[in-house]
Amino acid sequence: MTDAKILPKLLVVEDDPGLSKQLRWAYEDYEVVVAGDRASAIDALRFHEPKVVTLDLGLPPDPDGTTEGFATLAEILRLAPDTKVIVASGHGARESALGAIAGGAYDFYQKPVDIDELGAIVKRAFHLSAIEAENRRLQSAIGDENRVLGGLITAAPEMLKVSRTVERVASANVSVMLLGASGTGKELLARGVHDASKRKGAFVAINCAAIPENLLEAELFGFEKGAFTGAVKTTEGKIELAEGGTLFLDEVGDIPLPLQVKLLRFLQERVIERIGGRKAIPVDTRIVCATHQNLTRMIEAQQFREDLYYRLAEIVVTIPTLAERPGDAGLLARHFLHRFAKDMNRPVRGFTPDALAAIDAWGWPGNVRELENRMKRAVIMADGKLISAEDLDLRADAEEDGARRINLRTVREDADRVAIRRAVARTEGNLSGAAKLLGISRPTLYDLLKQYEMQG
Ligand SMILES: Nc1ncnc2c1ncn2[C@@H]1O[C@H](COP(=O)(O)OP(=O)(O)OP(=O)(O)O)[C@@H](O)[C@H]1O
Repeated sequence: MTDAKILPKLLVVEDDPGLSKQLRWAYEDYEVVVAGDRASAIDALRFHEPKVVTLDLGLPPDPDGTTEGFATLAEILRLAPDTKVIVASGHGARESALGAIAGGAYDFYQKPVDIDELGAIVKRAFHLSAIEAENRRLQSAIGDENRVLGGLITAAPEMLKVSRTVERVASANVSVMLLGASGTGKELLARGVHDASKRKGAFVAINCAAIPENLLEAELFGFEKGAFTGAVKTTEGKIELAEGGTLFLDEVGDIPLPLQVKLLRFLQERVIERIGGRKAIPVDTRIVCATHQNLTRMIEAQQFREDLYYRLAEIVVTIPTLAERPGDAGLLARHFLHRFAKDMNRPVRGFTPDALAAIDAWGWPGNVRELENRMKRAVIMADGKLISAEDLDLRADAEEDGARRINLRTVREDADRVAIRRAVARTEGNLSGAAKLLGISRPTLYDLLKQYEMQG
């Protein structure tokens, strides 16, 4: 086995043998391929598919002019339009360099060559090329294969698992409890349950935390005319409105205790009584609920009824945060970009490198809702075709974090930390058990804990 690195290829088109020899060995980060004229440049382009090319405009048979150089540039861009071509501008030939840029070249450098300066331009070109490739990849990734349960967009295995569970339980008439932080997509998944259930009635959502306690009962159960001052006509509650369909009870932990009793009765007997009403009305409503609260703790503190919990939580689905779904932030950012650009008729098409790095590095405490809001703002704020980190109002140092995360060693270390934290949590701090889960020996786990300055 060899551990030689596969280096990105840089094509140097230069007819001066001394200079091409010098450039061949100037950059240790690239495999430099040289060509001395148009034909060999095109051959090399086809064979090596370099992402970046440096091109001397003065090529034979017109070494003192620029015609051959321009023809080569045009041919390169015709064959491989994404190639970043950096043209050399001879002394006093700035005009032609600018002409080349107008013709699609990426940048130019001044002759005589300064190896470091050219190196910096080449490096930037490779970086941009990688970002554009990533943009294209993301773009093509938002096909139907990333849409699950109708509207949900994800490519993260953790989330695909969630949606598969939801699909599976949708047709069974069981109550589903969705647990997840704010903005993780609980309501969207609740809709997914409803859509996949093929129930004919409506999907009705109610946010129990947003409605004052004294009004919540009327909202849920409805009231008869004259039941209280202001009850001018008989009104159906949300449970009735969702007859034959699904009622999504968001923030179910916020339902006050007396109303919990009434809700429990409905779940046990499948009948409701409107406020001020005397008859029991049978209702076929499926309940999906969600909360970001810790209901187990609320049960211990006697703030939530245990019997109601078990009625509501026949199936519990835990939704990972956006930070726990690698790759989803970029994918969703691209989705929102297209949606908002279209809705607002803005010419925004992609992201600058710093924006992509910032999206990757940001922790997204507000999850998908935060991303959606930042993207809406950015589409409005962006000056040109690309959204920058500033448009997203993300910290400038996020770029550094992003660069850090691309470094293989730190990515591995971060992954190690996450796996160790999970294993230790799952085994409730039992390090032998955690080591077994991780497939390593206990001393190795101790070493890693020490190395990463983590507590067992
Ligand atoms: N995977 C996803 N694909 C596309 N859009 C999503 C996704 N997840 C969430 N969204 C969008 O993000 C926003 C927030 O999602 P949603 O309201 O479902 O979150 P939530 O967990 O119910 O939030 P809260 O707990 O604050 O009520 C919505 O506009 C939703 O359409």
